[in-house]
Amino acid sequence: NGWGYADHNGPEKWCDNFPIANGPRQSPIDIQTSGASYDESLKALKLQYDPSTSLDILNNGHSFQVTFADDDDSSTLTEGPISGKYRLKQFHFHWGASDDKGSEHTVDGKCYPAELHLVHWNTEYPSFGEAASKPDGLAVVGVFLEIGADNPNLQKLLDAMDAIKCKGTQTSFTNFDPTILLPESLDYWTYLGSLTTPPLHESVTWIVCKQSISVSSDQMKKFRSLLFTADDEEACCMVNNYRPPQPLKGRYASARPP
Ligand SMILES: NS(=O)(=O)c1ncc[nH]1
Ligand SMILES: [Zn+2]
Repeated sequence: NGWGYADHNGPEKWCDNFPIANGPRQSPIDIQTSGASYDESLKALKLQYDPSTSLDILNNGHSFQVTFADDDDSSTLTEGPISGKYRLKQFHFHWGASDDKGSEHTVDGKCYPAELHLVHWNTEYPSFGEAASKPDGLAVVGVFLEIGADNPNLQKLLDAMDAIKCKGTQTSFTNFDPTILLPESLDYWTYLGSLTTPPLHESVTWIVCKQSISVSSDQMKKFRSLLFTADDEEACCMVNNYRPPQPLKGRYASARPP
């Protein structure tokens, strides 16, 4: 059976089918702010998204994701720690069964209740699939969600969830601008890592925003109403769909000087 987040198929078992799980540049990591170094060569992030590229929202049995048309350079990530141009492919979230856990990256050991990932691929390569296995193939922007006031910018996503409760369901999700999900400051930490889900390719330049966005406890309950399971299976709530921090193996995050 496929990989998941349960005891029988979760992160501690992924190395059985994906030995790279014990590789030298696995993600996520605990970002140790004292160990982070300033890198003068780092530029400010440049995110240019066109809402007309958003296509649909789907429950893939691991998370829910909004997918984008990536057949031209309408929605791109440039500058920041990367060279060249990366196209937005999809964004998705990871979250916990309770507000005290759920993020993948941690900051000096602090977990957040959820983490947003905006996945981009290097246009140096012909497609996401080709790029996904190259060392400079992907760039993922991570944003922490912190419990606070209701976040109105999440509302469209929350309202769509009733239509994608079960694994394998999807619905149209057009004219959505992911920029509204970003924090006001795009200051970031960056390091070289991997996909945090199988196949765990070591192809990701991680760009983790220092500032979080808010989500209310009630809004988090809506995330937890999704199911890992299809409508013909015994229902299992989609919660704790996060991989814990992996060994640094000599890596450290870097940041733009203040
Ligand atoms: N969670 S992640 O952003 O590393 C990812 N994106 C696609 C597959 N896994
Ligand atoms: Zn992710």
